[in-house]
Amino acid sequence: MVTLTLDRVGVALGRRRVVRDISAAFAAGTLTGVVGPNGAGKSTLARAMLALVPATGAVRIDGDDVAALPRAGLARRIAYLPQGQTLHWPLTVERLVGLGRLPHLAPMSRIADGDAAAIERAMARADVLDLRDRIATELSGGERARTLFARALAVEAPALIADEPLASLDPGHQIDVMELLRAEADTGKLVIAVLHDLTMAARYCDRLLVIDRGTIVADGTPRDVLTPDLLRAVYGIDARIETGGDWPTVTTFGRAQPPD
Ligand SMILES: Nc1ncnc2c1ncn2[C@@H]1O[C@H](COP(=O)(O)OP(=O)(O)OP(=O)(O)O)[C@@H](O)[C@H]1O
Repeated sequence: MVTLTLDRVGVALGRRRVVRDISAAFAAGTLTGVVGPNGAGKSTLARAMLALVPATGAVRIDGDDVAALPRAGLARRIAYLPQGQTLHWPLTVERLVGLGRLPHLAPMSRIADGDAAAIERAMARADVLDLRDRIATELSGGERARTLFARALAVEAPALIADEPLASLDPGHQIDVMELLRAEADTGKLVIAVLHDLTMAARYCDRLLVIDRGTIVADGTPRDVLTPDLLRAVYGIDARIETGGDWPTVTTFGRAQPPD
């Protein structure tokens, strides 16, 4: 069973310390939502988990330092859906999703039957089978987001880090993607998703990690973590959290008023 551990991870970008001294452990079979305000350091933390930015401290997958692993080897172990990726090449959706199999291929080798099956599975799960022959650069924002999600699924890695996978998606496809992330975790994968929709995060995640100014300010189940006080302190908003239903729901009223 895959594990991911962060040991005092810090990241400086330019002169700014964007991630500060973060330690946490993530287990197989769990869906963790990483939430927090714009600029808090969520994406940078996700990138540090994939050794995509120089970091202090250590990130380990199954005990192996991610910074020391060969790139393809790490890519087979952690699939990554980056935030707001732009597409440059006019590939078909099927070819683009197929890029998710690259970490599995030897140099100059061709896609094998097993890879083709993984690509079909990923396209079906991300609901892009109908788009397979479309040119990816000509898709709508939501279609493109689902295609890129399919590419990450096609890796079939034991861990998945998705950075704002709901961006650009309509409400139905948001639910589809959250159900997929949940299903990935339920089949034993380690899943981490950077999310902004707190009710979606509360509904589907086992655990929420709240990041503010580069540090963890809360870590626990959605019911434990989401409180009006926390939302006021972290987001500067007044909100009500209903906890009577199957999952907590967050209603935002407006910007928090400063105390008299
Ligand atoms: N290359 C860079 N050089 C300097 N600062 C950077 C660089 N990239 C990002 N930052 C800063 O680091 C901070 C954290 O950025 P990051 O993208 O990790 O935040 P985030 O929590 O994912 O935000 P959002 O919710 O807006 O996506 C921000 O203040 C951002 O401006």
